[in-house]
Amino acid sequence: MAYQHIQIPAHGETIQVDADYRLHVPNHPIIPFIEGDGIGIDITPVMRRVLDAAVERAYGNERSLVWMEVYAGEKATRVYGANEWLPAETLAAVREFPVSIKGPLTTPVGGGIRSLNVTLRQELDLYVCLRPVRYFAGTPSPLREPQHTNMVIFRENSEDIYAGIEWAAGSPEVRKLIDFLQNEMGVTKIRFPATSGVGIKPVSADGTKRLVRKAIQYAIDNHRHSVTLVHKGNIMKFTEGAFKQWGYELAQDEFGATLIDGGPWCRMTNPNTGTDIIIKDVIADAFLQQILLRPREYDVIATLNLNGDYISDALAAQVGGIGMAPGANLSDSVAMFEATHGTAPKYAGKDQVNPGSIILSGEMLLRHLGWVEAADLIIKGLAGAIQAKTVTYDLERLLPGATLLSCSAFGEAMIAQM
Ligand SMILES: NC(=O)C1=CN([C@@H]2O[C@H](COP(=O)(O)OP(=O)(O)OC[C@H]3O[C@@H](n4cnc5c(N)ncnc54)[C@H](OP(=O)(O)O)[C@@H]3O)[C@@H](O)[C@H]2O)C=CC1
Ligand SMILES: O=C(O)CCC(=O)C(=O)O
Ligand SMILES: [Mg+2]
Repeated sequence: MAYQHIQIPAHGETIQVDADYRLHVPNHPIIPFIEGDGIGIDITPVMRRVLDAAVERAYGNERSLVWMEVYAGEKATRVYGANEWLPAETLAAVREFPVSIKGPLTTPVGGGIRSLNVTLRQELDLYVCLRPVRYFAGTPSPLREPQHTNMVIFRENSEDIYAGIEWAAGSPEVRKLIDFLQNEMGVTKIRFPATSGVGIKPVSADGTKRLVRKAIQYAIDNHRHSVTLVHKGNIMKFTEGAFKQWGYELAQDEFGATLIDGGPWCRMTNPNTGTDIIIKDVIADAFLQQILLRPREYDVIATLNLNGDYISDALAAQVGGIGMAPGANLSDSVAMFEATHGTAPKYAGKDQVNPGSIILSGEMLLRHLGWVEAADLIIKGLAGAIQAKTVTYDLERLLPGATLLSCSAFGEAMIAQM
């Protein structure tokens, strides 16, 4: 397709996805990137430089990533005009070139535009938010034994309270809705009906099952030992409680799991290794204290959208903070990798912050392409820079004897360690 502002690099090739959702990756794939607002300007160029270095070191001239800038957020309004926060051609480009990466995008609190991050996930039906959490030796952590935190979060990314179905207190819409609830649905429990805003939380069997299916398949493919459904089903019975129920049903119906001692926990056999995978569940508040006290008990996590948002920042803190936590948003055909932290506006343009989150998201991208040698070099580079105590401010302030590096210098330190 013809684009208005997006320049398709002449020497790049297109990644194809076949009918079975298998990727066919050429040697010089076009990779769209969104720079991101705030610190996007600092971290995204460093990510590109580090990934390019890893690919070159692994494959010489035989392979390269061919970067193609696409626009969202404040930069889109500068390129396309006021109020063009997410141009239609950005969505078209990340569909046509189906593996991309993005920096963080600003969302105002209270009013203004809705989250562009959430809109991208919804428009592209990126229903899995995959956030692995692992510890790199030497990273300062509030835990005594941070190495035991090794979890992979599958956060449902398309429904829950994030669907954006909400109305402001005092609006004609909310009055109509409250009137309907009170007069036609027999609702008596709205404490202050005249001054309430209302949000709706849709959670479906279809949405739950496609997410839990991916989580269990991940556990099979990666030899993990358990999948935990994290929910608040004691309070929200027909949304979070149903999530738990549908998750267990899927494990039994599609993966042959059987109940342990009458259930609800189940056990299934990994068809690749013959070992057990336990499917279990835990209520979200209890989970948040257990990940601090007994992180070894958790492995793959499948959870709803809001829980997954909280859990991913909490777990990131256990292994060194949100400057280091990577992520991916996935549909069956499109993959968009992203830094999991926000735009940290007070640091924007200062070349100060940790580029680790977006670089590790790039590492996931390389692995997604099957370029494991380059991905391994990224891990080696990051682990080496941390071991050498050459780190950005967020780690330096907690690490006695460390050398403080800028964002870009940290990228160079990683490259030197590859
Ligand atoms: N996926 C996305 O694009 C996301 C976007 N956002 C958006 O970002 C904006 C700002 O959100 P906010 O709540 O301030 O959260 P942020 O994640 O932007 O920042 C909170 C704090 O986290 C630390 N931090 C974040 N990134 C880094 C980094 N790369 N290196 C080191 N430290 C880091 C900083 O802590 P300290 O001050 O202690 O140094 C920072 O002040 C909002 O508009 C929000 O909606 C938020 C989350 C995700
Ligand atoms: O969209 C936003 O502004 C916040 C998103 C977020 O917190 C996340 O993706 O973890
Ligand atoms: Mg978040």
